[in-house]
Amino acid sequence: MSNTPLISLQDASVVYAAGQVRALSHINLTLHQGERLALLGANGSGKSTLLRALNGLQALSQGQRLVHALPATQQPPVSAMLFQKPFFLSFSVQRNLRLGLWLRGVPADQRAQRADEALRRVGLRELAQRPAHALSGGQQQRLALARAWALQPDILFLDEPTASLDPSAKREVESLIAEFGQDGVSVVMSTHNLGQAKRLATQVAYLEAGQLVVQRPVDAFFNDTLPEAAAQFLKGELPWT
Ligand SMILES: Nc1ncnc2c1ncn2[C@@H]1O[C@H](COP(=O)(O)OP(=O)(O)OP(=O)(O)O)[C@@H](O)[C@H]1O
Repeated sequence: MSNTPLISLQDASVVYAAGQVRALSHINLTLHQGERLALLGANGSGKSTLLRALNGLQALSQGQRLVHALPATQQPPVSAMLFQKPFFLSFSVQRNLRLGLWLRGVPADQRAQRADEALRRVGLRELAQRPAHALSGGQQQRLALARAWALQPDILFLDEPTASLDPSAKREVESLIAEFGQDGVSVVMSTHNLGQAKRLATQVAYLEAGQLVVQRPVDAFFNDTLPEAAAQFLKGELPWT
């Protein structure tokens, strides 16, 4: 892990419904290179909004989002995002992957090889010609990870990536996310699963009603004394699975 910042939010707030809903309130947060940040909090606490704000998909109502250049390339970090339910077009697995690369401007002569390599990486090479919609939920999430991996991202954003998967598919997807991390990809993920945060994250942030209550390294988050709201949340979410 490094101290190199990739993305920062400064005093960031987001309101919806013409100001009726305050989803994020004065957030200060920096994602560093190599960090894996888990966002925890109850339903409606603002995790998805924060994820999208960090990724630049959600405009801020107040405050700033800063994107820092990577020291090695002086380019902004490349990001990819995964949702709870991935979206694919009615094409084959392989064509969906190549399309994803085309959309992100990857040159034509690199698409086939990158798609092939990504499918191998997630164990879906044999299913390359199958319609993407015919895959199981777990396979679709692995395909979504392949699509992300093929982009060679610096940051992977994950919005409850295993929420709709059975335990065995969840394990498979988790181990692929862990591999991203081992490759040095920074990760931001929202999850309701404390065990998953413990297994995958290096940092944990707890949100309540749009406020960032506490952010700690993963060991400190789960072992040290936390602000009351976060401690109550942890107690309420047991047992961890
Ligand atoms: N497009 C929208 N319009 C109005 N309100 C919204 C919109 N999106 C989210 N909200 C509200 O903003 C707040 C934060 O929502 P968000 O989805 O970020 O929370 P979350 O922690 O990800 O929730 P969950 O765990 O249920 O997915 C909630 O009160 C939600 O109802």
